[in-house]
Amino acid sequence: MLKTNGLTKKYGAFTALNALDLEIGEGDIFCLLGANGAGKSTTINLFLNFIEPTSGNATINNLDVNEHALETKQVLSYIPENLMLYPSLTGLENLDFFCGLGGKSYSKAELETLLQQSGLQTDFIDKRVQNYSKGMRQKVGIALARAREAKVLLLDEPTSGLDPKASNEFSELLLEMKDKGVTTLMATHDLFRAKDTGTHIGIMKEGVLVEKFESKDVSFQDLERLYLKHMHN
Ligand SMILES: Nc1ncnc2c1ncn2[C@@H]1O[C@H](COP(=O)(O)OP(=O)(O)OP(=O)(O)O)[C@@H](O)[C@H]1O
Repeated sequence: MLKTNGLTKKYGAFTALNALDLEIGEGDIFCLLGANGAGKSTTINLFLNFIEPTSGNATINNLDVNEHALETKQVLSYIPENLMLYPSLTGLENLDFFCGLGGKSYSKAELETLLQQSGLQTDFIDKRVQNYSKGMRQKVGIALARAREAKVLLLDEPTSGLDPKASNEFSELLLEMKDKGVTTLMATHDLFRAKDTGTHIGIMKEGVLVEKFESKDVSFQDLERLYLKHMHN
């Protein structure tokens, strides 16, 4: 579903991402861990075609994201750490607006259902987004992914700054999407969520994927030990 082949990004002499070979199967949730500057966002931005690789490529459904930018963007939804929504519009109006940008049109009742299914409290649906917590804004992001019938979710630290309850709710939504066959690549600093929610975990260090395993194969303690070992070396 998601694949990279020798994906490399250099800025002058500095290598932000070094020959990444990664394969993420349909319905997998791949969590990328790593210290600040490890190359996690670079990987996601390359999949989004926000930046161009220096060499190698990234593919979605066997389509090169550079060569098939429109087609590959159509199947994905991106949720960054701070989702850009219009603060003076309600959650429902934001969803309606962004669905329209993507060429999708839903009735008010359908938009309400999408927001409710994504865990937004009913009494907030018609409130302005400026009154939303970060967790509520991320739920609008999930509602948009559902509305767009996204097959791929690219998430860049989506739970950073969320309290444990909101973070747990977000994880539940990801697992629901997984059950529908959605494939997820998530950059995170949250080892607990990676172990709890991810099917696969990768650890990046200085642009290199230094570890890759299935989360069922490690205990949380082992994951923490492994992570700290790499961060100290
Ligand atoms: N436009 C740029 N020019 C030069 N260097 C850059 C540029 N964009 C990113 N980098 C560098 O590439 C490296 C990887 O950055 P990246 O944002 O991918 O890290 P990250 O793992 O997502 O970190 P964080 O956890 O802080 O978000 C960093 O050292 C960063 O400074």
